[in-house]
Amino acid sequence: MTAPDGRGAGNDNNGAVTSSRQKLRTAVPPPRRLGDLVGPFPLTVAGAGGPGWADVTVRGVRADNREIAGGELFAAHTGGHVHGARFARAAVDAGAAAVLTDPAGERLLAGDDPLGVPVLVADDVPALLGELAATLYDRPADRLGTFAVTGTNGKTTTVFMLEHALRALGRRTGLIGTVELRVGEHAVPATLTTPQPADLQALLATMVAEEVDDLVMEVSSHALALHRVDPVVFDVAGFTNLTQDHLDFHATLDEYFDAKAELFTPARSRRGVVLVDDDWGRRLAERSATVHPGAVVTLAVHDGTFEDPDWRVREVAADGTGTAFTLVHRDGRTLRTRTGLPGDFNVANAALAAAMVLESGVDPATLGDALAAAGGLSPQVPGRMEQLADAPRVIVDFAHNPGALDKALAALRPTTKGRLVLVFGATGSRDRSKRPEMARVAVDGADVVVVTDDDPHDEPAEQIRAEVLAAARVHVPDATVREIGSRSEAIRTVVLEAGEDDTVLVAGRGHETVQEIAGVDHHLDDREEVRAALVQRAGGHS
Ligand SMILES: CC(=O)N[C@H]1[C@@H](OP(=O)(O)OP(=O)(O)OC[C@H]2O[C@@H](n3ccc(=O)[nH]c3=O)[C@H](O)[C@@H]2O)O[C@H](CO)[C@@H](O)[C@@H]1O[C@H](C)C(=O)N[C@@H](C)C(=O)N[C@H](CCC(=O)O)C(=O)O
Ligand SMILES: Nc1ncnc2c1ncn2[C@@H]1O[C@H](COP(=O)(O)OP(=O)(O)OP(=O)(O)O)[C@@H](O)[C@H]1O
Repeated sequence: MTAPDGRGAGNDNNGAVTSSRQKLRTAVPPPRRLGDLVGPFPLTVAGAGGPGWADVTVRGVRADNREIAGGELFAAHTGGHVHGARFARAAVDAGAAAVLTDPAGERLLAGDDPLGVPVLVADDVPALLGELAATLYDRPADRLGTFAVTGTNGKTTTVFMLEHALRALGRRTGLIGTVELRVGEHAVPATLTTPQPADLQALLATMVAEEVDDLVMEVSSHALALHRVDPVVFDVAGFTNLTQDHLDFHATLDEYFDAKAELFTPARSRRGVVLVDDDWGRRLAERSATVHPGAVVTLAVHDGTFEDPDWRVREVAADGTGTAFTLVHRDGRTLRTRTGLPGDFNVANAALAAAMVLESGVDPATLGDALAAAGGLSPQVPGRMEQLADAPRVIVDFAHNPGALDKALAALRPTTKGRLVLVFGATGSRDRSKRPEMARVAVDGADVVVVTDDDPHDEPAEQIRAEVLAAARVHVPDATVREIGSRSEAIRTVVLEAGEDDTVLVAGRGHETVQEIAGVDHHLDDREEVRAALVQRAGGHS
């Protein structure tokens, strides 16, 4: 698993191998006079502004010159690596009709030849960008049903389940998350879990233009802390769980929690559903009772985790590779449904998705009938417990931290008749403290462990593997642990050797298609490797 900061789940594509800048068609918003923006927004015009600057019109806004299609306002603000003003000339050459920047950007531009378009200045561009973009794209979120999910694990799965349920109800959906951006049937790879403000509003405008009914999206804690979803007020927000992660961005777990809790305030959501099976969920429920009284309901999957929850899960029963369950509300409403995805954590994800749809006003009988006809809450979530064969059963999963790996192995053990075989590695140049813990989880949870490469980044791959192997062998000296450095070779070897009753879990990268080794991106998709190995196993040649 990898991302530039090692935490964010965004794809690492930098265009070196496959372009992640595939685009969805962008709706062209109505023109807006620059003069009409000054006043409602704290903007001034740089220099004299040029004759008639106030009558110059812009259509939408983008903060990346590579997204300019023509006629937009280019928002040039400072970043972690570079000031966007460096790209103002390129943006104007691509057709930007005006530029918005801050005083630092104004100074940078003063040193160059005039851009030939009006330049507006604001003290803090990121602070107003969301509201400004919503205005320029005609407030698209107001014309969509809007569902948002936050939490450490389960966001992607829950959002895909939400989409599956809404489509089963005949709704046309738009999806935004780590894996992809999808409008109706068109999908492109995502680079961020939650897009930047201008990109988000442009995408929502495209959804409105494509007659989408409902938006479902992941909202990361980074996004909430960085005001990426301003000024959207979501119809229903959902909270999965919170475990240690992203402490390189949020200084403490409390800060991480506070960022996520933002989603459950009147400024961000009309209603909320909080899973209360962990301490942070219970803390969020308690906080919401005062911050957003009557708007946030609780959902308990397990008994005894919360006193008198609004929704609870009952009558849980194995159902094929997944689970059937009944959602019961204190007011008597019930919904009997299932998920085909394995693991108790997917019961939590499915119950949360179903409760969010019910809290949006859908009648349980209507949802129950729709889901019964759609196989339950059983989307194929790219790279999340994605099953590619059933004898041997071969699964590709995104689990890339000890908690998720433990849950993925535990989910597969009960339905594994033969050996449970795990292929995994650890990400390089990132959080090394996870390695020994993942090694221990691996040898405890699997019968055979093959240690291979994940994304070494700038760290020597054999060194990463050596650390994982050492921890595994210390923890269980006689465990069956092998080392195969090449991930392709490791996957091929294991698939060819597996018995019909075995389960093979290839964990850590899920949907990702780029492996970075010493700064060079290589195309590597675990699912493609598994399929090629299965062809070879069946006697074909791959
Ligand atoms: C910390 C963070 O959020 N960084 C994001 C930020 O990068 P940055 O501030 O360094 O921007 P920069 O590269 O200095 O560029 C400055 C400005 O110049 C513009 N620019 C830049 C280059 C260019 O050619 N043209 C151009 O116009 C940029 O659009 C930007 O406005 O703006 C970039 C452009 O939009 C993002 O790609 C980048 O996300 C990086 C890839 C990232 O890894 N973000 C992670 C931390 C993240 O946001 N993760 C969360 C959480 C995931 C999870 O929960 O697991 C997520 O929502 O994805
Ligand atoms: N509710 C959950 N609780 C704990 N672990 C989960 C849960 N749902 C999924 N997982 C595990 O965590 C991994 C990541 O799940 P998923 O991608 O759905 O959520 P996420 O990590 O929040 O989303 P993102 O991919 O945007 O980071 C899965 O591959 C699975 O192993």
